[in-house]
Amino acid sequence: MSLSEQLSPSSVDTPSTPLLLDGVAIAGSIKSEVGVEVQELAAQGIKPGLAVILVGEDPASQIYVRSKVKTCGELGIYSEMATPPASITTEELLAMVASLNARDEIDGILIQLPLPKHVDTRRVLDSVVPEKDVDGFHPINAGRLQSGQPGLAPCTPAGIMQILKRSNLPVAGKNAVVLGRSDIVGKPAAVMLINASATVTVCHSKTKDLASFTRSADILVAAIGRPGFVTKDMVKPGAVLIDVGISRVTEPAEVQDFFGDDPTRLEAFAKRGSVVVGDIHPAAFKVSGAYTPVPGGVGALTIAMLMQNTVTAAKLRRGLPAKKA
Ligand SMILES: Nc1nc2c(c(=O)[nH]1)N[C@@H](CN(C=O)c1ccc(C(=O)N[C@@H](CCC(=O)O)C(=O)O)cc1)CN2
Repeated sequence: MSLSEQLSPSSVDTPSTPLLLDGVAIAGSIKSEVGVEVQELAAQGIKPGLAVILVGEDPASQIYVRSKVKTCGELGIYSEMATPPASITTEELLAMVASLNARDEIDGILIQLPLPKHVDTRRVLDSVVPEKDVDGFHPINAGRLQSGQPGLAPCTPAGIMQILKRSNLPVAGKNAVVLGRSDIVGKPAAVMLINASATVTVCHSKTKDLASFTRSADILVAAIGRPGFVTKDMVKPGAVLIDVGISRVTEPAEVQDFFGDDPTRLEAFAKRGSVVVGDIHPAAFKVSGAYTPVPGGVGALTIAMLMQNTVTAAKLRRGLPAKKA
């Protein structure tokens, strides 16, 4: 066993103080590094550009998109936002994407999800040219990720890998279990963990005896969108817990169950009438070796990685070498 493995919280068998993996701080470092890349490009007369399409008026999506546009401004990336109504058709959206595909000053195109039910999401996402697909959702980029070729990788799973890497948590040889098989998080996270030499199991709604898998995980990634689904008894003591879930809880009894021993969160609930929670119950964090909190964990990385992808897209489109992940 190497020294880093011996020191790693994921390899200890007896619980010690869990390490809080601070997504906000890690995202801050990544954004600073992206800012430096933007300045270097500016010296060559290049300004990366991101176009965001936000369909309809979903309040959470509006917050995320505003935050993306604001972060672009902070880092010196050009951004623009289109806000078509929820009644927009698939054909009209395809036309919008086609015009952005054709514009040279746009390096990245992002269609905020979810789209309204009547829209053919897959068709719209696939219409973004792979070179500008800063969400990494296009099948060409999914294939590049799988075959280990340079491309654009989905932001949230890329953020997970940055958290592990920058926290010096070893992945190679570890048992990683991913809960959830979405195209946005679960599947790409599993591929990235395989590429980093973990032994990976993907569990989903049809998995039998799911807890037997989660209990074997040195690294557990929960991305199923079910508040507090992963309980303490489902976790191997000392495991690294990565919580991708973001749910808003409003039921006082549920909040009490989550945060009965956390006066700060209870006060926040009393003030706002809701709290944001993840897929992993806070009691499970206490037996972990390290964990990402919600909020302030993986979510914080999503936008930082989008900024990184926009700069990477700007470089790759111009034949410039891009930073390695
Ligand atoms: N086109 C895309 N659509 C969506 C993506 C995506 O990556 N591409 N991901 C999510 C939403 N999202 C970004 O778009 C996103 C989600 C969460 C956060 C974040 O910072 N979360 C905070 C908590 C926020 C809260 O209090 O509600 C955290 O976890 O600390 C940023 C971006 C779906 N759509």
